[in-house]
Amino acid sequence: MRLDIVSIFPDYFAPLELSLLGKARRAGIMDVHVHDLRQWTHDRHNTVDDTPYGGGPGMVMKPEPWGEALDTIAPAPAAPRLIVPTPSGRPFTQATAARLAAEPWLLFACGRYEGIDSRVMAEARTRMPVEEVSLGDFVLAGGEVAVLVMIEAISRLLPGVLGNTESVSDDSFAPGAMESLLEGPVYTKPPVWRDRAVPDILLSGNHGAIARWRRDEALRRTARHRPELLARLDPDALDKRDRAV
Ligand SMILES: CC(C)N1CCN(Cc2ccc(Cn3ccc4ccc(-c5n[nH]c(N)c5C#N)cc43)cc2)CC1
Repeated sequence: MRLDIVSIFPDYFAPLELSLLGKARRAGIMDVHVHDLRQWTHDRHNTVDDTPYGGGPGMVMKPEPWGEALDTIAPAPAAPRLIVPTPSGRPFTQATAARLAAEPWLLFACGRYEGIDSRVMAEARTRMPVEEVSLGDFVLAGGEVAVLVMIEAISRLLPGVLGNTESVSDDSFAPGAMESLLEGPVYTKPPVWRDRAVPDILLSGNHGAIARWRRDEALRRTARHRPELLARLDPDALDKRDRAV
């Protein structure tokens, strides 16, 4: 998978050299290119923003640098999928991550200020798929952190990125009958820590009972933290899961 990222703060993406993402890059699983938007400005101040038409607070990112950046990075007929984080975007979910993990080329546009002139996305749509996405109902100062989150959520789904000791199969929200349940509590050694023992069931070796206990704990946690997710559950799948263990 090729990833291109355009930002006025390219140093935000230094963390992509670390840990699993760094390994994925070195293994050739991901080919990541970070670009400074200001390289497509031509004035002495490298201006990327201006006042909003129609008035209002803040500044808006000018279209010209973005247009030149997209033309340089993805000259027609090349057509990456352009991903634009924005507070007004469609929700970015685990399903979004899974869908984007199947794409060969993603181009992330990191806005700042009050956002990018809307004509940039309109013009890009004439020659590539464009998705405006939001991480949630809170407000960031720009798109960089959102892109880091999205790249981590996407890349961990790529074959070879997660080590053998990690898996995506039991993720919350991963496709499957129990996809809407949150994970229950997890434990590791020691069996007793500060007088707190690991639940006996987990030490029993009874895999059927352990699976049922984990399902019940997941239901309990979901009911407590995200009750709205319980409405999505397929009651039959719950029963099937019971019968399967
Ligand atoms: C008209 C006028 C009164 N409005 C006033 C409030 N403005 C809302 C507004 C506020 C801040 C920003 C800062 N910003 C710039 C680029 C950018 C990308 C992503 C995000 C972002 N925030 N939260 C998420 N979940 C995001 C995602 N994904 C935020 C970004 C952008 C936009 C919109 C304009």
